Amino acid sequence: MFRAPYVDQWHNPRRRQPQSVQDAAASPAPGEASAGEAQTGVRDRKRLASLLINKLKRDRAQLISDKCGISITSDSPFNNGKLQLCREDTYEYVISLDVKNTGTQPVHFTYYTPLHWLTYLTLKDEHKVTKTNPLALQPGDSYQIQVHFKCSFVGFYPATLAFEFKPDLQASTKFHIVRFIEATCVTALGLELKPEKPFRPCFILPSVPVDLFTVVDGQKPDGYQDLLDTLLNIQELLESPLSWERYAEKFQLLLYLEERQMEVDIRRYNIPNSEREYVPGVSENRPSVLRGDQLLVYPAGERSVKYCGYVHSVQLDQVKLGFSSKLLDRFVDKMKFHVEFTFNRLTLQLQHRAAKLAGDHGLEKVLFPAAPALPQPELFDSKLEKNPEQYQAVQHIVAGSSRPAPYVVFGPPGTGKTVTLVEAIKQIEKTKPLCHILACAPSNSATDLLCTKILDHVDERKVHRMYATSRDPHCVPERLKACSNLVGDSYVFGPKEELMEYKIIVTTLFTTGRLVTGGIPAGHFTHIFVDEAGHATETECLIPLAGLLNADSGQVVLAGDPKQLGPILRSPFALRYGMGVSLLERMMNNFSLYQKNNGVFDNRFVTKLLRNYRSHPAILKVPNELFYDGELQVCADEILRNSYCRWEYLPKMNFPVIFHSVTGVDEREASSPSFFNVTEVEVLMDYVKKLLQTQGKKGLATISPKDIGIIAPYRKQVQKIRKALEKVGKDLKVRNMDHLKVGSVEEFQGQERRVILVSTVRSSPDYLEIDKEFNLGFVKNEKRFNVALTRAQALLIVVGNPRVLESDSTWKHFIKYCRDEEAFQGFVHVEEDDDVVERFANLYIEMNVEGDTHSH
Ligand SMILES: Nc1ncnc2c1ncn2[C@@H]1O[C@H](COP(=O)(O)OP(=O)(O)OP(=O)(O)O)[C@@H](O)[C@H]1O
Repeated sequence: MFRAPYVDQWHNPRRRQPQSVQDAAASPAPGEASAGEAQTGVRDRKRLASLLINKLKRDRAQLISDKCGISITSDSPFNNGKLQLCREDTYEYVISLDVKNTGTQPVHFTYYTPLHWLTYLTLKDEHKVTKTNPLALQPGDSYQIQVHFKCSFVGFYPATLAFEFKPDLQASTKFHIVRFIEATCVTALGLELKPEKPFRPCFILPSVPVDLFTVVDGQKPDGYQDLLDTLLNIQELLESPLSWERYAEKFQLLLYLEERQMEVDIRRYNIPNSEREYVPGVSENRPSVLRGDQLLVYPAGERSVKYCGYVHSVQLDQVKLGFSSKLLDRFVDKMKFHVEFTFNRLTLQLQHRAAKLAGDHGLEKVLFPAAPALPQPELFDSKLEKNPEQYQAVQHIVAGSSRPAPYVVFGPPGTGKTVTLVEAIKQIEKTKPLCHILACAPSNSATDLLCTKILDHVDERKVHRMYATSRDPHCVPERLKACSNLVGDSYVFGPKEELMEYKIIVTTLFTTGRLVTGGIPAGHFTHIFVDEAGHATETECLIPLAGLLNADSGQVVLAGDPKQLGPILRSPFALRYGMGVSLLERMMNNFSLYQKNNGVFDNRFVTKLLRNYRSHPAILKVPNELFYDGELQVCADEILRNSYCRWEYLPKMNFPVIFHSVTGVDEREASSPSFFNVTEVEVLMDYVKKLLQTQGKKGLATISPKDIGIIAPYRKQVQKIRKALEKVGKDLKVRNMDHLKVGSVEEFQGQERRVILVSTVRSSPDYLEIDKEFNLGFVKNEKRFNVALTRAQALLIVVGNPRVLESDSTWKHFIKYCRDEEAFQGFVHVEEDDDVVERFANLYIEMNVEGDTHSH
């Protein structure tokens, strides 16, 4: 299997198949009314619903068609049996349906009903048609039915109506006609955010595309055989525990597998003849296209030259490319191209090199630490610090007690891991004149946070924030520009001598590879700090260690939380055989140095922090129970954490958590596979307005956009929220609206805000499996849930569709908590007809997937 380089390592079909007709037929009959339920209408409706769902799956056209001369119309036209209505700011209205006999024979109208009970819908007709009170429609007769919609919230309200007729009242023969009504209640803002163009998914290429270009392989120099040819027993190596003897070999194999999967994935992204094709996750930046990456294009119909284009900038769905004049000279408008994405091997090469260099630089004692001779204990004065664990950690790091073993600081969110690291960095800088510190984190946002906190007390001339060229210059925070390598619009990399003069260099793990490449000698950095270390693969974490660390004298410090986001991997083999475990986690799992001995941690090597200084207890409760065995202690500043306890829009005073239930729809637009949900944006904006309008009044603290954060799992939703915020900012004349951070969970890891709003987006259960498989979204992803819900200090507002979220046990727990505490707001789903509702939801998706895409 490993020898076929382009085989997708994920065996399972990418997408869960919708429930089949047979499955549906075999499932328990929903027509069984529960005990105590009215025997009349409900039972009939359920029976009819069950029958018609199966028919709709098989032959929708037949069910919506006119029969025996009976037509069902309304003032607004039905399209393919469906009437779509969008009402702005009106939550109550009436549609009149016209049932007409256009045939030559009388027909009896015997029954009509919505196929599942909907609180927002009532049907009325003058004659009160029922099976016991049928109405004869003579040829030419018309009969009116009034459909009343009434709802109190913005949202999406679909209904399926069935009409039953008999040509002969005495005979048993009857026929049905079905109509779909989709009502959307929307604000003016929601209308502006509507899909620009309906979503048109395109086909996915087979994973092994037929390439007409032949590539003739050459003679490799000695020592350049395929990695797999040099390994005798791959399976055995994969299954063996990680050891120092085979350390480089094993990680190189895992990296090789990861790379093969990346190749498969990137090929799925190729665009034949400029027709778009997508892979879920691509628009969420997985796999990513970064500034400086390369793409190959060739004009449609040509089979000779491929032109290489370099990425200059990436917008949501557009990439700006730089090509040679050879292509530009012959370019004409609307020219079609075949596009091939390639991926940048640099990050993999850096990890390969680090794995190899680990041996050359003798990192065994760092990576497989054994208990060293006991260091002299540092004096500990508990009076000096209110938090003895943090204080001790700083002392031990400064003293280098754990050397050559890494020092580990771990603990749940908001327990002060980052500030402990930063404090230690400052102490070292102050007390050790010969020190050089390298401070890093996996993501740019976490690295920026680290740097900002360091600058609070350290002279900015001593600090250098080094960005990679791929970082969009617009994302560099104003505060960090002066001490960064951003000059004008581009990044400058000084000579190594210049870099070696800085006391503290702050950069991402990948970008530390530049320092290795630039020849900074091992041992120059006396201390290497890695924050959010649980989020990086071991080899990513190794990049600054292998090449820059002197294994005997250097001090490594790792901070993170294994319960928050872990390494992101694509290959199932890389995942299964150990690459999903970060260096931090491996240390804690495999070495007694980092484990409890007689119930306590040895604080010369490890500190576990448990006092949460961030959040109100109501915000912490669920993550604390679910992920931290209730060990977290609430220590956040009382004034700050209680600052929203009396907010007039809280459903329950002194409980600053809101779950706002919506019944929206997750949509896509144009050719972008990323999802958004307009109803959720409208609800979010309503809260943002209320927050900004009430700030500083009735005893509330002042708040500005920078104190608020909005977390959403999909890029398109982030984009829609940003657009809506611009409008809200203009309407309310609020300055600095762009300081309100909107981003993915990854961008919020390590961050905190006074108020956090979370948009979960999902309203269709059918996409959840895709999300799970491609590691997207919030649902079915505990770690992402944990990070998102632990960012708020004083107020947490979650907007979502409980019906979808509750399919996941973690979310179910949270929503139940909100219901029990009376913190539940918004649309209340009726719990009746669960089976029918679920089958409708599936049917609805199938119908739309089959090309009957809805657009508002
Ligand atoms: N000893 C302390 N006393 C008061 N406040 C503290 C203390 N330690 C940390 N804090 C505050 O608690 C908040 C969270 O700290 P920090 O960001 O360092 O936590 P973290 O453990 O790194 O969180 P995450 O896991 O989310 O990255 C910050 O506002 C910080 O200033």
